[in-house]
Amino acid sequence: MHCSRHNNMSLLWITGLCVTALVVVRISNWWYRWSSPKSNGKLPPGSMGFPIIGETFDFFKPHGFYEISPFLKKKMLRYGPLFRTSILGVNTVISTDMDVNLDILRHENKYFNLSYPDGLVKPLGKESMFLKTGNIHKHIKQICMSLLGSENLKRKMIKDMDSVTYEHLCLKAGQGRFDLREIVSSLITSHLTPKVISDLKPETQSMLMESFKAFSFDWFRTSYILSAGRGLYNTLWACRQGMKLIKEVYTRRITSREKYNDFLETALEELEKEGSSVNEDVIVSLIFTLSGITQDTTSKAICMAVKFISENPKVLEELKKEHEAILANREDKEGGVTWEEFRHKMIFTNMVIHESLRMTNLAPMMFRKVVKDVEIKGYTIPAGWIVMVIPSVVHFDPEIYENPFEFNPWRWEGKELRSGSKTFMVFGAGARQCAGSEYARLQISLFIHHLVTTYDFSLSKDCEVIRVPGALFPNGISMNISKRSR
Ligand code: HEM
Repeated sequence: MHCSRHNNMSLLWITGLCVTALVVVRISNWWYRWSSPKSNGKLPPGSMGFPIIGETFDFFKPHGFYEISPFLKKKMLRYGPLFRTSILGVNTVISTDMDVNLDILRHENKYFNLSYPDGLVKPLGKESMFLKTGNIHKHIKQICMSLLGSENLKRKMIKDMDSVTYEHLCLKAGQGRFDLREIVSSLITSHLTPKVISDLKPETQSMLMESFKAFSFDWFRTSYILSAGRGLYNTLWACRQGMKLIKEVYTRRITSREKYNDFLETALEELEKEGSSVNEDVIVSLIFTLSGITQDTTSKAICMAVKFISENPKVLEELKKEHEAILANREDKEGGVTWEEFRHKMIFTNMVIHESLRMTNLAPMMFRKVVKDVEIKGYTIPAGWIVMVIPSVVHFDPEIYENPFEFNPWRWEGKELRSGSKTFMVFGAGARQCAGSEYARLQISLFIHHLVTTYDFSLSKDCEVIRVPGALFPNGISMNISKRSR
C-alpha cells in the first residue's frame, strides 16, 4: 500500500513536470516566433518587445519638445536608421533614413499603401479617402484640390479668411486670457463652413461647426487612458453628428436640384459625371474630413508659430517690419490682405512658418502597409507589415540643420521653401502629400499679419509643449492680446 502511494506520487510529479515542460516549450516557441518573425529574406535588425503589446508604450512615452524621442535614439544607436519593432500589435519597420523615407512615400500604390491605425481612420467612415487607393484616391484628391488648391484660395477664400481672422482677434482684444487653439478653431470653422456648404439654416450651421471643432486626432497623442478615452469619444461623436448633418443636406440638394456656389456643389458635379468613381458616402466623408482636419491641424500650427514668435523678440521685430511695410504699400487701405501680398511680400513670414513647421513636426509619423514583399537596403520587409516613416529625425539632424533645436527662421534665407523633399517632409511627399498645405500656410500668414500689425500679445507661462510623439499642449495655449497704440 505504501509502495502504490509512492508510485502515485511519482506519477503525479512526472505528469506535473511534463505539463510544465510542455507549457514552457510552447511559451518559448511562441515567444521565439514572436521575436523572430518570418521573412523571405533578411529582416531589418530590431526587437519585438512583449507579445501583443510589443514596444507600443515605449514608443508613445511622452518626452520633451526639444529632443528626439529617447526610444528612437536608443534604437537608432543600436540598430541604425531602419529597424523592426511591434507597435499597436502590428509588425512594424521604422525608418528614420531620409532616402528610405522618400522612397517609401514615392512608391505609394506599388509597394505601399497608406494604412493608419483603425482608430484614426474608421471614424471617418468606410468610404474615407484614407481607405482609397489608386485611381479612386487620385480622383478624390482632385476634388479636394478644387477647395484647397491655390486657384480656389485666391479666388474664393482669401477675402473671407482674412476678414474673419481680423474680426476674431478684434473680439478678443482687451478681454483677458483666452485659449488660442479654441479661437483659431472657431475662426477657421466660421469661414470654412459656408464655403463647404452654403445653404444651411443658422442652427444647422452652428451644429455642424461644433462637430468640425470637436474633431481631433489628439486623443491618439495622449498616453493617459482617461483623456484618450474621452478624446476618442468626442471625436467619434463629432464624426457621427457631422456626417449625419452633411448627409441630410446632401439628400435635400439631390431632391431639390437647386444650385449653389460651394464645395458640395462641385463634389456633386463630380459624382454626376459619367463613370465617376465617387459615391454619396465618399463625398459626405470627404466634406467632414477636410473641415475637421483643417481646423485640427491649422489651429495647432498657429499655436506653435505664435509660441515661437513670442519667445523670439528678434523674429517678432522682423515680422513687424515686414507687415508694416505691406500695410504702408497697400493701395486699397480699406481692403484686406491680397493674394499678391501673401505670395510675394511675406518672405520672412514664410521663413518663420517653414521653421515653425520643421520644429513642430505636426505629423510625426506616416503609416504605410507593405503590399508585396519589398527590398530596402538589403533587407526584405514582408507583405502585411507596416512601415512607419518618421521624418522628424531628419528635421533634427545637425548635419542638415545646424543647431537643429534652435528656432532660426534665417536658416531659410535665400533657399527655396519646398515641401516634399527628403530633408523637409512636414507635409509628407508623393501621391499622399498634404492636400491642405497651401491653405495652412495662408491661414497662418493671415493670423500673423493681424497679430503683429495690431496687437501686443503674451502667452501665459505654463504653455508647455510635449511630444507624444506628436506635439501636444497639456495645459492649452493661453493668450492675452491688447490693441497697440500707434
Ligand atoms: C500645418 C498643417 C498640416 C500639416 C503639418 C499636415 C501634414 C500632412 C501630412 C504629413 C500628410 C501626409 C500623410 C501621409 O502621407 O501619411 C498630410 C496629408 C493630408 N492632409 Fe495635411 N497637414 C496639414 C494641414 C492640412 C489641412 C489644413 C488640410 C485641409 C483639409 C489637410 C488635409 C490633408 C489631406 C486630405 C491629406 C491626405 C492626402 C492624401 O491622402 O492624398 N492637411 N497632411
